[in-house]
Amino acid sequence: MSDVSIVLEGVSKTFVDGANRVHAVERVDLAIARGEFVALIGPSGCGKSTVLRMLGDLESPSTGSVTIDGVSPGEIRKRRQIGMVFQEANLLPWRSVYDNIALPLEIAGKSAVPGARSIDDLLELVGLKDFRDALPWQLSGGMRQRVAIARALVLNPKVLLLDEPFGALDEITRNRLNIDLLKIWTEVGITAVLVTHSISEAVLMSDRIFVMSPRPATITTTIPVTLPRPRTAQMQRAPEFFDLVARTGEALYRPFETEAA
Ligand SMILES: Nc1ncnc2c1ncn2[C@@H]1O[C@H](COP(=O)(O)OP(=O)(O)OP(=O)(O)O)[C@@H](O)[C@H]1O
Repeated sequence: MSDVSIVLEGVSKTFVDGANRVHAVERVDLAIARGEFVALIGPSGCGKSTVLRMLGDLESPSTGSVTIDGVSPGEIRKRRQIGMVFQEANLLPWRSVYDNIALPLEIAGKSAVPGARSIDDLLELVGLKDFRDALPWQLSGGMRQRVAIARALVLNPKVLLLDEPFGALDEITRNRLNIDLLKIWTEVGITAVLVTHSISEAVLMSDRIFVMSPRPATITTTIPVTLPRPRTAQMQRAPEFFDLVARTGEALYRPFETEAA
């Protein structure tokens, strides 16, 4: 299937540290289409980030297989086709916004990548054209995350992995950035995987939501988000939105309610 980008088959992960074993992920099967935006949501500590880290080749599965465009995450990372954004922007404090975005190019020893946008285009895309020469301390938290997004896109990746990228920001900024991220995603046309704790964020952003169980994480429910695109902030007040939030919440809280019953 040529329109499939990411495939996980029977993926489990157990961390072993001496006598300690943490069974984090249990038999996850997933297929994500090229250009799709999906969210992984689950209780704290269930293993969401571990799944994302396996996609980014920062961890490897104990069993099962992960492929991106038919090859391993390691191969995709070697080709520098994965962009990642974390909760912390991790910018180099002595480098300007422009130079922070340029860093992956420098590390790759390239001045440009075929098909990639120029840094000036990326600055425009993330709304930081006027902050090209600013240093990280001169930016708000939201602006720093915008830089991190531009930096993640500078090598023209095939996949964008987002681990709670706006989790440390206030709700108004987060909402604004989410809408802007959707515009960027639409314009770039990239496959995006978002790890989030926020049900409403998952609904606002995604084509599909994968609800995960408490650890060891497995996917208990897949919720297709039928809201039209482009998504807007106003949609968050529509009955369909509330309905999707309720359905996702029900799937998320079900294991705890069963436990308490
Ligand atoms: N490198 C590691 N070594 C040992 N245990 C680990 C490692 N990385 C993660 N874990 C454990 O695996 C489990 C899942 O962690 P993970 O970070 O994937 O959860 P999460 O769902 O993303 O959590 P949160 O929502 O709180 O960020 C946790 O119990 C964590 O302590």
